Amino acid sequence: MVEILNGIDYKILKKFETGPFSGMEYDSRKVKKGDIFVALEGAAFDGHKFIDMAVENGASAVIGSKEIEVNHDITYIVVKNLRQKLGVIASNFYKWPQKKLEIVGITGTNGKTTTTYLLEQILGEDKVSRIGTVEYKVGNEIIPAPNTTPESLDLIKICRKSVDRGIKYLIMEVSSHALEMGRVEMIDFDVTAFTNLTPEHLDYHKDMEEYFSAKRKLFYKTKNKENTVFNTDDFYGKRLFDEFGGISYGIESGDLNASMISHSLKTQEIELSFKEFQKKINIKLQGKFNVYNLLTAVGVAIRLGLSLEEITDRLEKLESAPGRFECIEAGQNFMVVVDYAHTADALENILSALNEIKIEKIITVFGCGGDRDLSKRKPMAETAEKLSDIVIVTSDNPRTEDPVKILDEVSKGLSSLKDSLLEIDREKAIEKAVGMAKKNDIVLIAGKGHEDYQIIGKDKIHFDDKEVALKYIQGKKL
Ligand SMILES: CC(=O)N[C@H]1[C@@H](OP(=O)(O)OP(=O)(O)OC[C@H]2O[C@@H](n3ccc(=O)[nH]c3=O)[C@H](O)[C@@H]2O)O[C@H](CO)[C@@H](O)[C@@H]1O[C@H](C)C(=O)N[C@@H](C)C(=O)N[C@H](CCC(=O)O)C(=O)O
Ligand SMILES: Nc1ncnc2c1ncn2[C@@H]1O[C@H](COP(=O)(O)OP(=O)(O)OP(=O)(O)O)[C@@H](O)[C@H]1O
Ligand SMILES: N[C@H](CCC[C@H](N)C(=O)O)C(=O)O
Ligand SMILES: [Mg+2]
Repeated sequence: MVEILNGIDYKILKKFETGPFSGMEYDSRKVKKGDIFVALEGAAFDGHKFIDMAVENGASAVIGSKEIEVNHDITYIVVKNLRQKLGVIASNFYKWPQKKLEIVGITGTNGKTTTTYLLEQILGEDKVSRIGTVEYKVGNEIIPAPNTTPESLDLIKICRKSVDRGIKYLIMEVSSHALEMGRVEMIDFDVTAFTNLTPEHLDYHKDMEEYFSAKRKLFYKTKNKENTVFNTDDFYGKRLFDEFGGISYGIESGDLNASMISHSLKTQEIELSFKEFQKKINIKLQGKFNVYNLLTAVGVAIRLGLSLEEITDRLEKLESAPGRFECIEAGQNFMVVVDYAHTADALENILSALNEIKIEKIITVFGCGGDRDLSKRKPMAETAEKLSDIVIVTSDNPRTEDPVKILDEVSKGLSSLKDSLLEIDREKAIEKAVGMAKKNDIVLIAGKGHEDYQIIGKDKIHFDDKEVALKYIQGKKL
């Protein structure tokens, strides 16, 4: 057993002959016979309290961080700063699978999920494992995603499965939380990319500079500093490019550049250029922000060694990620778009794109998550009001906060309630928006995208914007 603790300090408090071990788990509820249970001290619970449960479920050894009495015939080993060491222990246990993969990390406030989906399509889906907000895809297996970036142990397990299934690339979103909490500590990235940085998660990071320095850590973890890709139209992206070099991209700037030629309701034409290479391309992705996402994916693909011809041949077919600029169509004469915009900048981007194609009115339904960054509530409302004709403020995962209080704080960003409604029940809000939509209007339902739940208190209740929108669109036609 001690082989898996190679390279770290540990103290054996209890020793029994056990093994071979079947796996490692840090959640007692998931422990199976023959596993090693890792007891972590968390924000809400102390994992040491679950040692009994883990042993009942079949754990044959426990690694913890506290020198405590363990009343079971199992091996118990203590490692200080255990969460930080978990990546090394997991890597030793699973035989360093990350070294056999080409690993791509995407960071930034908005566009990470979309970029991972675009890149996956460019590289070929059967060669890729994809990790992020929507799900973890490992070969053909889909694993639900509790976090955008998984805990180090889960990440190493995904690497192991990917290698065993003959996968070549691992594409992952790297959140600022994960970088701060050391979840990717044991990963050396082959290619990394930065999308943009705008206010978000300022409940967790003290200010923008701290948020930026968390994101910046990713680029120090890139094997070769040349293999970094930065949006230099973004203030923070430019700062990173000045520090790391690599590929710069943008619409206003960048070696890898796109100029916008024209757009219609469903497509846009762009001209892509990189050094001497130039090509006009018609893409099915909508919105200027998606041109940035496309550039991020292209920049990464170049650094992974694909030729520009190979890459550009695939761009016309690319589709966006689920719940991002997703049009809900049931033959109605107005447009309904479900989108994951949950920051002021994302709302600004999706609404600007919709304003470019709008004929009549834009009706926006949105809310702000509970137990999350309070400082984004007012700016989200200001943006929604500025770029919509009618705003309906509603609930979006109130969690343990009072939804009435959240709506009240959001509405502080509205200059008047003349063209706005407050409707706490998200289903009713969507019903109202669809009900008031006339020919050629656009209804934007923002904030939840792919999510198929609403978190109220500690309960997760099934709720899917797409399903609900469809129900009322179809009801309206009858
Ligand atoms: C505040 C925070 O980040 N918490 C993360 C942290 O949980 P924790 O260790 O503090 O959990 P805890 O509930 O106190 O439990 C402590 C330990 O007891 C264990 N336990 C608990 C109960 C039990 O019955 N048995 C048991 O063994 C737990 O498995 C855990 O090991 O470690 C867990 C494993 O990595 C994460 O899933 C969890 O993320 C929570 C769910 C979360 O909401 N995180 C957010 C803030 C987050 O990380 N977000 C980012 C970015 C989002 C984005 O922009 O897209 C992300 O990457 O997702
Ligand atoms: N490049 C971009 N710049 C600005 N806004 C964007 C960009 N790409 C997408 N958006 C907006 O942000 C929303 C979220 O996009 P996406 O899910 O791709 O981002 P993300 O970085 O993965 O977000 P999260 O941190 O929540 O996982 C989209 O629904 C869209 O409204
Ligand atoms: N991953 C982000 C997305 C939030 C999406 C929104 N629906 C909300 O619940 O606030 C977060 O956890 O802050
Ligand atoms: Mg994401």
